[in-house]
Amino acid sequence: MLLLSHGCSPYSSHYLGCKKFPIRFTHAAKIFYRTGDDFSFEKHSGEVILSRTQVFAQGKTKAKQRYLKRKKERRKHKKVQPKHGEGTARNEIEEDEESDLNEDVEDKVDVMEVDEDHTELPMSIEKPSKEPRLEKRLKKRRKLKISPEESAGQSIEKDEGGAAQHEETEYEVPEASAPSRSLSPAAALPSFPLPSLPDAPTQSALALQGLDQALMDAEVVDPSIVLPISRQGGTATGLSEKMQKTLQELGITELFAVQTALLPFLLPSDPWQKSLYQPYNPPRDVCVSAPTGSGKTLAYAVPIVEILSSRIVTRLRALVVLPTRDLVAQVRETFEAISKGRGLKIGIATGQHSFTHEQSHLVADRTSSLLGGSSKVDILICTPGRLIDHLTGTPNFSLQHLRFLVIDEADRLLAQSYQDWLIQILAATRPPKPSAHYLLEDLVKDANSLWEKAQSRSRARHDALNPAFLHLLPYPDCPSFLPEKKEISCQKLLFSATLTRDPAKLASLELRDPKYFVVHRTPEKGDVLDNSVLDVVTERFTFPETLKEHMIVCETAKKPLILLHLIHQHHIANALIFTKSAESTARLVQLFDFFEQARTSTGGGANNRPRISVRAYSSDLGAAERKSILGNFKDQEIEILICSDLISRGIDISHVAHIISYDAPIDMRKYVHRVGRTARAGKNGEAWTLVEEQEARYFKTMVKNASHLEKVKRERVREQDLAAFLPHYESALTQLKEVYSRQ
Ligand SMILES: Nc1ncnc2c1ncn2[C@@H]1O[C@H](COP(=O)(O)OP(=O)(O)OP(=O)(O)O)[C@@H](O)[C@H]1O
Repeated sequence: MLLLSHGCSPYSSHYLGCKKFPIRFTHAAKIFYRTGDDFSFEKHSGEVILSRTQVFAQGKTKAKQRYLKRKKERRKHKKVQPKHGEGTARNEIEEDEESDLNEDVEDKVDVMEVDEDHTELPMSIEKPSKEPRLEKRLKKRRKLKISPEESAGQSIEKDEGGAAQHEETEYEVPEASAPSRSLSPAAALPSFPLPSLPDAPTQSALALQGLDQALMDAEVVDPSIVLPISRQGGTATGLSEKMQKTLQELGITELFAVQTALLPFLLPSDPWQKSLYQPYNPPRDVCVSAPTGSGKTLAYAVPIVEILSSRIVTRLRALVVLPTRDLVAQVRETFEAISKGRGLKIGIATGQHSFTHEQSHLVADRTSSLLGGSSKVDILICTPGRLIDHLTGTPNFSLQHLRFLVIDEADRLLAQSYQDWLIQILAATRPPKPSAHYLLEDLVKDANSLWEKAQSRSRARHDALNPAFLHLLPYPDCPSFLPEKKEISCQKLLFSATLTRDPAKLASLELRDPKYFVVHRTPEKGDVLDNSVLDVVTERFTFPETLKEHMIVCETAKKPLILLHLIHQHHIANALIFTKSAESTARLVQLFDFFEQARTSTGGGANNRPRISVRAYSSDLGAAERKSILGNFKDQEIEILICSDLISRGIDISHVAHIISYDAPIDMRKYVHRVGRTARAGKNGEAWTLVEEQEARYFKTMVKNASHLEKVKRERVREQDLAAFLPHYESALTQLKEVYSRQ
């Protein structure tokens, strides 16, 4: 129930000044109000609009209560003294009226006091003279809506003590609304939910963002799968009898996982799909991610040899691009081994020989202008730089006949932008746009003149052209009404143990409907992620199963001594030791030599091992020297090769049993390729990484991010283990200092 009056309401302090303000009532509310000259009420659909009015709590004011109490007492008193004279009675009445009047005055004073207490408008009906000033202030007040709930809360807060108690009993307040706070204009503003940050996307969701759909749909191959090469039938592998025989002669009796997946794809049973040219049904491009030493070279070399063996005329039909000369030489050996007796001609271009020498080996006719080019080789294996040299500087060197373009160690090569090699190669495989177009009507109208025109266009002798290049011939095109477009038949094959996932780099390859093969370990129990593609894109690479990995955290100053201890303690031979640069390779080799000299001169030192043969292998050496050193190492005449990262990729030396990273690799890809020089083709191998104390945190994090930390066992070297090597080491160090101080 709500009583409207003026002066004592808890709301008066806030709303008294409002010229008009609405109060919304619930259906249960009752309103008692008093009107005066200055008050008016309007009722609109459940709202009462008050003009210059206060809201009062129902019930009597304190002054009124006091007045009524006294009046009651006076009446009681009269009853107790009934025998009074007339005058007395009249006096009593006068006194009573006077008292009433006083009480009224008191009431007004009381009202003013309440208002002053609330530092609000001291509105008094008895003091109309103040009205104009008050009205001005009232106009400034905002028009506000209040609900009965708010009224209730307000009244309780404002009337302290007994008054508050009184209000509580008299005022019908819904219980739920009782705790509402004092209402201020700011509180009446609409409130909005606080902004909150959206949930961060997961790491895997981010990794998969923007990926090529073809990569998402990759075919995942279990690395443990093998397929026997049977000489009977040969349907399972799609290999010809000749190829099966050759492979078996090479000691290859079964196909490795990557080969089992790739061979049927590149050598379909349908003979039409094996043809050299497929202008109306061009083959799909292929991207392969498979661990180091898993047999990727044979996975592309075998199908290339099988398909090209059907050729009649020599044309450059397969181009294999590799990052280093050493790899070119290695892949050439593989091609030569498997193409024996097939009549295929294999060439290389690395810059190892003079340009003219290479030209004479690659192109048959360098004097005539031949639209179809002139090639002496069917398969060319090259580095990108030298390839561009021939593209731009060798007459009749043409890539128009290419059936296969292989980019091995693709991530490394795509990171190189030497002379925009990739753009130039791709442009050379595409036919140029026709310069003129002959219509059928023209042909019918003036066949003779057209023929003369065509004759005059080019007098160049042509060699056989790729079907997609036929418009270059000096004859009019026969208009075709068939919707098909002739496509080039060049199939791109990309390989790496750490294949790039960079969409921009993949886009630059202009892949045609690419098919991805990912040779990836099957998830083990407890693996958080069971997504091979995700593992590839997040650089959780697969390592050879037969590889054991160790790390030794050590002080920088003790690193050379720990290396020497490691080699002698574990009888390490047939090892590659990787350093961070050619310069540190040279220094370490010298220190090693001085140490071995000191050790063997005193009878073998810690063990009786004869002097270890160590050689450096880095870009500081000439090509011929490098070739000779690598040959000696392969022949096991050199036990340990200390090298830069020049041979960290692709090099296949089957007897390498240990890899030592003397300088820890700074990225996971480098680590994968280094350790991948051992444990190849199912053989056992061990990898050791010497990590300086200040690098330990970074290295561990790097390996951990690749979900590989548990595979790398930490080894500890005790001081007493080093003691036996210390005298020889210090002697070697002194000699090394002397050498460097002389330089
Ligand atoms: N099916 C096979 N059976 C036996 N040995 C094989 C087979 N396939 C390949 N190899 C041998 O495995 C070794 C590694 O092969 P390859 O060099 O092709 O590995 P890769 O996958 O290219 O490694 P990387 O990524 O390090 O270049 C080679 O010596 C090769 O002869």
